[in-house]
Amino acid sequence: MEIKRVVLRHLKMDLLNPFTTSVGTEVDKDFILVEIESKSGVSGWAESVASLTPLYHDETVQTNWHMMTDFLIPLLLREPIHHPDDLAERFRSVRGNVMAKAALEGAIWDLYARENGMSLSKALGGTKEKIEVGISIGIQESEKALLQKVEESVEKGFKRIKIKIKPGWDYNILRAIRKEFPDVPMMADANSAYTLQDIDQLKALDEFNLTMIEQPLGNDDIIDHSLLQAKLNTPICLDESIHSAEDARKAIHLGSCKIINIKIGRVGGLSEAKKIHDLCQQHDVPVWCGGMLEAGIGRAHNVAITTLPNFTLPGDTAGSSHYWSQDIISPEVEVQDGYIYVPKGLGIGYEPNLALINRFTLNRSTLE
Ligand SMILES: O=C(O)CCC(=O)c1ccccc1C(=O)O
Ligand SMILES: [Mg+2]
Repeated sequence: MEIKRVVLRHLKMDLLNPFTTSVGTEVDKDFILVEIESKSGVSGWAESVASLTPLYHDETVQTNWHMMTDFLIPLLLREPIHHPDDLAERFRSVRGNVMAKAALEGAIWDLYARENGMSLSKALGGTKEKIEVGISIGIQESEKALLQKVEESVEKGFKRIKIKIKPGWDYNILRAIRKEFPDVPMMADANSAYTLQDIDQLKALDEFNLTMIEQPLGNDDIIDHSLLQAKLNTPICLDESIHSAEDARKAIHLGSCKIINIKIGRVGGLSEAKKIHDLCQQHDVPVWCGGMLEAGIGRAHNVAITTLPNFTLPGDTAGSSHYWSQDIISPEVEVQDGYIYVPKGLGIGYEPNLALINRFTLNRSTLE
């Protein structure tokens, strides 16, 4: 692939509902949309999952814009690209900045699939025709409001519910949910809100038969998680701590988790996501696809990676209408009875809606 130009767009979209976790509340979403056009006139698309503030992860929209413009895009434009897997080597001189790298690499993957006449799922080696979908339910104003959300989610057919927790919004609310919904597959996500001092509170959650507890301890920790996992019956799933296949290898070796949440942006792209998937498969560690409140293009990438066979647990990949009044792709991502049917068209299989993209664009830059 010979790259003609890269277009960066900074978009802002209003979320239908505010989303609250142990680290803060989001009411809208700023993100960078990447379009990479080849000399043959085909465009590949991807979103960066870096947000305006470094609450979940240290990169932001502004740091991504800078790293892409000043370092990563010049490396992309330097010479033709044979395969998306080659980008890790191309970007090696830039440390970290996984979300910036993932967004560029994702657009190259979409372009690669389109130029080779196949879907992104197929290009990645995906095997599933439909994927199972769960829902992530943020911290609510009251237990009553939470139970209402859970009920709606169960009625809509989501394959599991994920409940955001933090100290003081944990045991009681999970107990209330279990009382009304004794059998619904349920997990909890703490976004690093606890420490090893809280071991008794975390151990108490074992009684709720959670499919997993996600990232209870430090956002960069794998040592304390291994100590905690030895004490809990509930499987630990790591999210924030895993940025690469090497991180996953070490976490599995230490027994820090029994499940891994793969987010394409957090691990530096689809090629690295595939590596983590393969490594986990060899070690009988199930994986699932996390979410970052993506708009349609990022969501389509999540759908594609989830078609790999070791994504055996439902992902945080609810449909477009759960987040947006109008999404930037057509058709929108739709969930039917807890499943998304994987599109068979070229690349991500959903077409970017340029009129809407333009409406949500605050700033735009073309590099060639
Ligand atoms: O996209 C979704 O619906 C999942 C939302 C979610 O849980 C989340 C959203 C933003 C940042 C971190 C997380 C997380 O998984 O921890
Ligand atoms: Mg998480």
